[in-house]
Amino acid sequence: MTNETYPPLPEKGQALFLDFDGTLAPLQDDPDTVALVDGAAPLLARLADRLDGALAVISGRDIDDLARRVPDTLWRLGNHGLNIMAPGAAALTRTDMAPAELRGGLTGLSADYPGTKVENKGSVLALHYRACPQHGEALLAAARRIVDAVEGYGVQSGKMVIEAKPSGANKGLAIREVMKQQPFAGRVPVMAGDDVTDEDGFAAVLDLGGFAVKVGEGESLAAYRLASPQAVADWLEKGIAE
Ligand SMILES: O=P(O)(O)OC[C@H]1O[C@H](O[C@H]2O[C@H](CO)[C@@H](O)[C@H](O)[C@H]2O)[C@H](O)[C@@H](O)[C@@H]1O
Repeated sequence: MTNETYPPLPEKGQALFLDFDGTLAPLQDDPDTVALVDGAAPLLARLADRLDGALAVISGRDIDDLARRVPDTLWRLGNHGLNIMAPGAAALTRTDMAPAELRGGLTGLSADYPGTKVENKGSVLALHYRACPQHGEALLAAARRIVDAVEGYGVQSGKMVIEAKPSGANKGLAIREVMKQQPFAGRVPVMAGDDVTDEDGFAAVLDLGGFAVKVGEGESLAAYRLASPQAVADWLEKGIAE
């Protein structure tokens, strides 16, 4: 990693959008065991204070799942931005469900490929294949056939995961939405993320005059890079120290 790609430090006047898995928390084989890097919870809370509250964790995770893993003093945007939880808000009573044909189709597909697992996030479904990466291509092709037959749904590829999500579940749309409200409005948006779903968010922050930080390897719209969740935490810490 060269110095040229090290991002400018977070500072007052910005609005920070931070992805969770792979950005604030190291990836794990089991999504249930994932946690913020050590020390990140108080760090995020202090940084949010410094930004007058304009800090959101934005994730593909179910909103209640995300809310269990990050401080409740932060904005939390779950299900790829479909659900928005303001600071202090408690768990949602959610009744949303993906269409039955989608649930049945992906559950059936998972049964054909031992090692895969369907994560049910209400309207969004994730088919995990971290335990059998050799089947990724076949699973993607089969999942596309199932998802493309359901109106209003599309496939979102990610790290060892294939998700079926409604068209409104898009990190870019969510960022545009919250940037219209306080405490975000009028600030320079900055986003850090590691996966394909974050590219929608990157496109939005760039369009709104901000900048994006890609975590790890891979093609990206982002002009800046950090190597790992620990490097992200160090960058945020430096921003507070400034
Ligand atoms: O937007 P994110 O916060 O990055 O969430 C994206 C997905 O993260 C989770 O899956 C990913 O992380 C798991 C835990 O490290 C890993 O096992 C899996 O292979 C990754 O795809 C989460 O389970 C999904 O619901 C999120 O959409």
